[in-house]
Amino acid sequence: MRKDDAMLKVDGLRKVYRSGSREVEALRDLTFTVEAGELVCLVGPSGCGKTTLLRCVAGLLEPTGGEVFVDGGPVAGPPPGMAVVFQEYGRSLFPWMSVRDNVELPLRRKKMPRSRRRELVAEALASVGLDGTESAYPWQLSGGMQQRVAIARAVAYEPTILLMDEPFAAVDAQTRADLEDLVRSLWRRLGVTILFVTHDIDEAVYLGQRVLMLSASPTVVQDELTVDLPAERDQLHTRADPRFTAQRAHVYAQIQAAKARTGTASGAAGELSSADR
Ligand SMILES: Nc1ncnc2c1ncn2[C@@H]1O[C@H](COP(=O)(O)OP(=O)(O)OP(=O)(O)O)[C@@H](O)[C@H]1O
Repeated sequence: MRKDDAMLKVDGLRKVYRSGSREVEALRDLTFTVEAGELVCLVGPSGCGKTTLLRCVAGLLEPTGGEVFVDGGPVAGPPPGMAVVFQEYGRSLFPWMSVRDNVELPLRRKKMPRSRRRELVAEALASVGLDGTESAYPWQLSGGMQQRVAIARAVAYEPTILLMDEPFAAVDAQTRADLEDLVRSLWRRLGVTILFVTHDIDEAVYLGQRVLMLSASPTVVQDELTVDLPAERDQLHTRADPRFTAQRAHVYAQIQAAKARTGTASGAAGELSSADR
């Protein structure tokens, strides 16, 4: 990687879904970068294409236009140093495998001795507060614990870049707060680059060093905020900090403005008329 290369570079990304004669322009023209070691949150109205963007970045979906570069190289298929944590932990863990086997699974693709794999699994589970659960099955754990397993699996893989797609949308508020703090502490300890997608404005400002705001569909990066909060954050004090409330109000206003501009409160994707094509 050259020194001036960002860890993630999204350049003019466009995605149009086609099914039969129907075309939906989910992403119009997205350009942004994430530097190595940054924690960037991406926030936008429902249906604005956040998942589409992450799938393009993860090499799971082919863009219609533009390019994605990870660690200086163009993305064509899942990049080797990348791990992804999805929203639906229930579907991302295999119910017939123990916690240990679930966390170890991606490591089998890396050539390393079994003893090292076991070591990484144990360390990762300890880092998310789940030591002792190795032989349990996912369905024996609470939703929050299952999402911790999914995070441990990503951490054990030792990624250089971690994508998180609304990972806490399905857990209760208290668990969510704990998991947010877990992500920040892992990020600070491991120095990994994180792109965290959420529709929750408070979560984006609480977690991020920077917040990228997406417009409603068809989607562009509408605004960007460098978060002015101390690196040491905690749920009680940070959320009561006047800087926090001012910044969340700013992001909220931007997103409302984006929704008003397209006139779609629900943010339905742009159906293409023949004149647009
Ligand atoms: N496979 C597909 N075929 C056709 N249209 C699709 C497909 N996947 C997504 N879309 C459309 O593209 C738009 C963006 O969807 P996407 O799931 O990326 O949005 P999102 O911001 O992640 O949504 P949410 O916040 O509600 O989860 C939506 O309008 C959706 O209907």
